[in-house]
Amino acid sequence: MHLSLSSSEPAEAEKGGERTLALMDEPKVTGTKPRTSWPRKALLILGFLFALAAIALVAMAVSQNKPLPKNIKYGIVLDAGSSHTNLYVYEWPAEKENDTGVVHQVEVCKVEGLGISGYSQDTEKAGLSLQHCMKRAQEVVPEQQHRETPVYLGATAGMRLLSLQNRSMADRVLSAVEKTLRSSPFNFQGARVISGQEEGAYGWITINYLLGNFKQPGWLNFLPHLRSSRGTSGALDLGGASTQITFAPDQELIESQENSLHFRLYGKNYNVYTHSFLCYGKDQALRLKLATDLQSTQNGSLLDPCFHLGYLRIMNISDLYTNPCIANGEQQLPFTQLHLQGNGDYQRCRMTIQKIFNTSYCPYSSCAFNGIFLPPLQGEFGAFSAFYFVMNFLNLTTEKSPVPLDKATSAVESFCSRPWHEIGSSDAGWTLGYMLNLTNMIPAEKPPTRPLSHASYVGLMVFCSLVLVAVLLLSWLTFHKPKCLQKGLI
Ligand SMILES: Nc1ccn([C@@H]2O[C@H](COP(=O)(O)OP(=O)(O)OP(=O)(O)O)[C@@H](O)[C@H]2O)c(=O)n1
Ligand SMILES: [Ca+2]
Repeated sequence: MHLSLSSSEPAEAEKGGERTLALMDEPKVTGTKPRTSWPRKALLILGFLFALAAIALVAMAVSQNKPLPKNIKYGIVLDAGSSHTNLYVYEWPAEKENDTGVVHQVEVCKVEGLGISGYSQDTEKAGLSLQHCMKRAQEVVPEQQHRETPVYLGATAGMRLLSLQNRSMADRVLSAVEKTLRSSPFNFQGARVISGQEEGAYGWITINYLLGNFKQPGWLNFLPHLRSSRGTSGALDLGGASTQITFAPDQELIESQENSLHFRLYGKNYNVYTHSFLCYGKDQALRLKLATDLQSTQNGSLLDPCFHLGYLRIMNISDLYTNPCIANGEQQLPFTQLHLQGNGDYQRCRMTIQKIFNTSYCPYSSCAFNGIFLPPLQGEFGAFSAFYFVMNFLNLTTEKSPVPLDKATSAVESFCSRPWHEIGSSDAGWTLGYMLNLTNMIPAEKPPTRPLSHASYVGLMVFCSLVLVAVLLLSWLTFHKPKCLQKGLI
């Protein structure tokens, strides 16, 4: 059975699961198969295609924007300092290699034992000492990336001093560490003594990279003439055998060439002052002070305000005079041992320590000490290594804002006045900057950027396509009006 409907609306009837659809101007349709007029069919097909296109576009947009599996790269730097060696593993997303602020430290491994220069009498041990941390790096870096992961070793002031003292001994130490690094599955890129200038430069790059100071706000890309002058931070690194100061001074002219660095990073020029004071790291400066004080004792007994009350130590004079920081003088001493006794007095310690800084001459417009050029200080400084260890020890690193100098001074003062028996015994440094430089991850020019992110681009494409399809459909409906519409039937 079927029904014929004579209304202007499409007719629809159901009975016993059968379904009939008929239009007035069409021949009557009988049976179970629906029949539609041609323009209506065209409309349905168009609608179907339109929906299909929309679904395809949305699906494309969604799948395009699905986060890709992370393509991570790794780099390893060993910081062979005078007091100890640290191994750092860094990672960064491969596709953002030249962006700033994308490299993260994922592991630090402290090498047990001495700094490599301390193995000058038993050089094999210098290499062996690194094995444990190299194993650790193999666990951190996925195995399939071992071969492509670069590993660098940079030795600092301890090895600089050993090279000055005995070049071939220093070379033997370097060969020993090289042997260990070459035998690892990583891509060994070299073990060398870096200069004090490099150490200062890489420390400055690290600090400013971590602080995001090389980033320019995105909108400034469109206004290159406004791109500029966001400040940089200076870097202070108090090591065991040398200390570095690096900053961008106000004055253009850096009076001494050896203290002058020029960088072009992300499209901007930087004139930077740096100096590495060899022998003025925490350990060597103390030896220097003891050696200076010894000159004025008769029997090798020292009452030292820089050690806690109750501290006692006996050391061989020959151990004190073991490197070029404390040249000569040993021969003139009529005793072979130093008897050190602390009496914990901050103010007197300050006075005695001044003796190792010679400020009596300066061949430049201004100097630090020992006739070394130092322009007027400029801006804020990030201080790391022993500056950090000491502040951390005094619980002064937990506060958000910088600790005022007088508070730090009084914390040191009160600590120094404590008797010896009462006392129990993150990383910024030059290594990140070194790796950024050696892996060419800081380009001189800002990498070209696209005006839209990938997600915005796809979204915009989908939107424009939908608008285009809608316009086409409307035009088609307007200019090729289907018969049913012309007759006002639908
Ligand atoms: N957690 C730590 C690590 C180190 N130190 C001391 O801080 C000084 C500087 O340490 P570091 O910056 O590691 O010096 P090195 O890199 O070994 O020395 P350099 O850079 O001069 O080669 C050394 O006296 C070291 O004994 C410390 O007090 N606490
Ligand atoms: Ca160091």
